[in-house]
Amino acid sequence: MSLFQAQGLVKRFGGLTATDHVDLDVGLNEVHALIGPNGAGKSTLVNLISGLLPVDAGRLELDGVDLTRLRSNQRVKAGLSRCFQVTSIFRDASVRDNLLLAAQAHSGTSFRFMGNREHDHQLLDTAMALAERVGLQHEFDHIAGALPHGGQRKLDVALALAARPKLLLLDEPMAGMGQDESARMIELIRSLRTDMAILLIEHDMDAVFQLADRVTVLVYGKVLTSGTAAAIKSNPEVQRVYLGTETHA
Ligand SMILES: Nc1ncnc2c1ncn2[C@@H]1O[C@H](COP(=O)(O)OP(=O)(O)OP(=O)(O)O)[C@@H](O)[C@H]1O
Repeated sequence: MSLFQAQGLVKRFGGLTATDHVDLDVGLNEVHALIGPNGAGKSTLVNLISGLLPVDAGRLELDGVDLTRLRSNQRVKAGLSRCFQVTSIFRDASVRDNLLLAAQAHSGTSFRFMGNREHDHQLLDTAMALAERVGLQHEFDHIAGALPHGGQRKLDVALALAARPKLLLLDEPMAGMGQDESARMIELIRSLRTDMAILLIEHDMDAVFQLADRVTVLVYGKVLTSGTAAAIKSNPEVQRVYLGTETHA
C-alpha cells in the first residue's frame, strides 16, 4: 500500500493540457524521482500536489487522507511539506531565527501546557535539532542570506522538515550547486529517507540515479513510463525522448 497516491490528475491552461491524467504513487521511505524534458509538466504536477494550483480532475491521497480539496496549509498539516526551487528563507534573519519561526509555526498545541520559559527552551531545542539534521549547527548564528548557496538550500530543507512531513517534495534541490555542494545535498537527502518519503524533481541525472528507488518520466504532461531507477536508465524510449536530449543539450 502506497503512502501517497495521485490518480488521474488533470490540469489545463487554456487549450494546453499541462497534466494529462497522471497517476503517481510514492511508498513509505521511498525516494521517487520525477523527470522529464523542459515543459513536460513537472512543476505543474508539484504545484497540484502541494496545493498551489487546483486540479481540474483527479484525486490526491496521503496516508489515507484525501488532500484533493485541501488548501496548501492544510496539506502541510496532513504531512506534506515542500521545498521550493527558489529558496523561501528569510535572508536578513539568522539561521536560528528562521528555524525558531518554523518551529513555532508548526508547534501546534503541543506546547499548550508549558510555561513561557519552558516553551522558549523547547522551541530552541527544536530549532537546533533541525539545524543539526541538515548540518547547519555551526552556522546557527549566521545570517541566512550570507550562507553559501548550498547552505541556503539546506536551510530551506530544514524549514520544510519543521512540519515533520510524511512526504517531502523537493523541487530541484541541486539547482545552481557545484559538485561538492551537490554531493553534500545527495547525502542529506539520502539520510532523510529513513524518516519520510521523498518526491524529487531534479534535472541532475547523476543525482536522480544515485538517490531514486523509482523514477517516473513525464513527457508532454503524460506519464511516459515509471519503474525502478535501473529499468528507467536502460529504457531505450526514455533515452530517446529524455536522456538523449539531455546529452545533446
Ligand atoms: N500558469 C501557466 N499558464 C499557462 N501555461 C502554463 C502555466 N504553467 C505552466 N504552463 C505550461 O505548461 C507546460 C508545463 O510546464 P511546467 O513548468 O510544468 O513544465 P516543467 O516540466 O516543470 O518544465 P521545466 O523543467 O522547464 O521547469 C508548459 O508548456 C508551460 O508553458
